[in-house]
Amino acid sequence: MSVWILNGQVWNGSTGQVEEKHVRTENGVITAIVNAADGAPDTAGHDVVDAKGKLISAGFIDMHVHLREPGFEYKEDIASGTRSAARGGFTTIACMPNTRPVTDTPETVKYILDKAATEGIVKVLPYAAITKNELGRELTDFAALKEAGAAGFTDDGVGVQNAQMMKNAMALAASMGMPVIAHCEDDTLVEGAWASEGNFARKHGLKGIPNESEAIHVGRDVLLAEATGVHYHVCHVSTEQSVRLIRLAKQIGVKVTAEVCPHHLLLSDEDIPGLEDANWKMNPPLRSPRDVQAVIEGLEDGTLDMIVTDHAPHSAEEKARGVQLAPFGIVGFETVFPLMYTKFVLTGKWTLGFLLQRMTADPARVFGLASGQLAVGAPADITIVDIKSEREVEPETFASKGTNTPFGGWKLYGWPVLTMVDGAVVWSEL
Ligand SMILES: NC(=O)N[C@@H](CC(=O)O)C(=O)O
Ligand SMILES: [Zn+2]
Ligand SMILES: [Zn+2]
Repeated sequence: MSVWILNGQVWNGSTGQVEEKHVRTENGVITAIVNAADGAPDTAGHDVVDAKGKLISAGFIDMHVHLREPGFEYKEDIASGTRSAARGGFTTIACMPNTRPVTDTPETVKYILDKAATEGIVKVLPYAAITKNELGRELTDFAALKEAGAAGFTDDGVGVQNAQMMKNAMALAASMGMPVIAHCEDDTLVEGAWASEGNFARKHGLKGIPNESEAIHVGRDVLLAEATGVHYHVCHVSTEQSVRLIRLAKQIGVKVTAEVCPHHLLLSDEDIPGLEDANWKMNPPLRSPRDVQAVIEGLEDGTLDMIVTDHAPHSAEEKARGVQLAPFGIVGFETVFPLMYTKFVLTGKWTLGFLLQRMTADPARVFGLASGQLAVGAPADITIVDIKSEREVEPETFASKGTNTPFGGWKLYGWPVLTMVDGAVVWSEL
């Protein structure tokens, strides 16, 4: 199959401008990118997509998502989750192992890969657990999990509490060239709290989650990463202290990389409207305005390598249990690009190229993926985005089973309208 995408806006890193171009894909590969100014190409025998006035980008990559299958299909499954991803412009996603059963055996990794191949519409990279059942007591069989196709090891959802366990995991992962991806949270500093230790918690008389609960693990783990030589990747960085530690670790050559979520870039605890709506409850929690500033600066200076959604769907019934009892997490696929584009690019804080890089080339570089480039010879994983029209976030229209977002009603620009994976259009609104 071959496709000409005509007259789209393509970011040119060397000029720092968008330029009008035509992009051709053949047999799943990008085979031409030509200037529209040089005239219309011969499209005979090709499908044609008219991208006039729209942005053409490499497909977005999200290295931290929850697809909930197996076990929690009432929250999301691989079919609905990958559809939601495609609507958000994602062509590759890496899913977390806090499923039921936990993704801690080769069979479960294979189950996810098989389901993704038959029912999924974007590329799915499954992570496997570091410890059996994510209980922190016993390492999983790393060699067998790697062999089955695991993309890395993580106990996301919980922190690995035991330092020796984490060190053993890192040494083993390093010996097989695999990354360790860490949810950083010291349980002894959290105990039952859900909001960060800040103005919101103070105002409502709540026990708060201190920043150190995250940063203590980051500090411990960069030392262990230095000692073991592993590629250590920090999940959903949310505090000033973690940013500082990662920056220092990078300066001394520790192989550490990190990610940040849209909500931690855009919202602080002071934005939480009250105790009614559990769509403001996620882990890590929304931190102080000062932390928001620090993670923005961390992303800008490269301390934080990429933007991820931590797409974490839960059912409406679960989220209606009240803030104390509702599970942590919010969905993210279908709002992240419009949020970042509207709040950081249209406001002049970032170039479009910077945003695209943090959602495509950077995650690809960090995790060694072939995609992430809009370039001749690269896989034809492509996203087309309507950057001109304003639309309101309407959670009830999401392809995800989850509608748990604090961004409902926000008016945004930058809506993905077509997603192509290996040259095949998997979703289109064009
Ligand atoms: N981020 C969240 O608030 N929740 C995630 C777990 C996690 O990413 O730690 C989930 O699985 O629901
Ligand atoms: Zn986590
Ligand atoms: Zn997560």
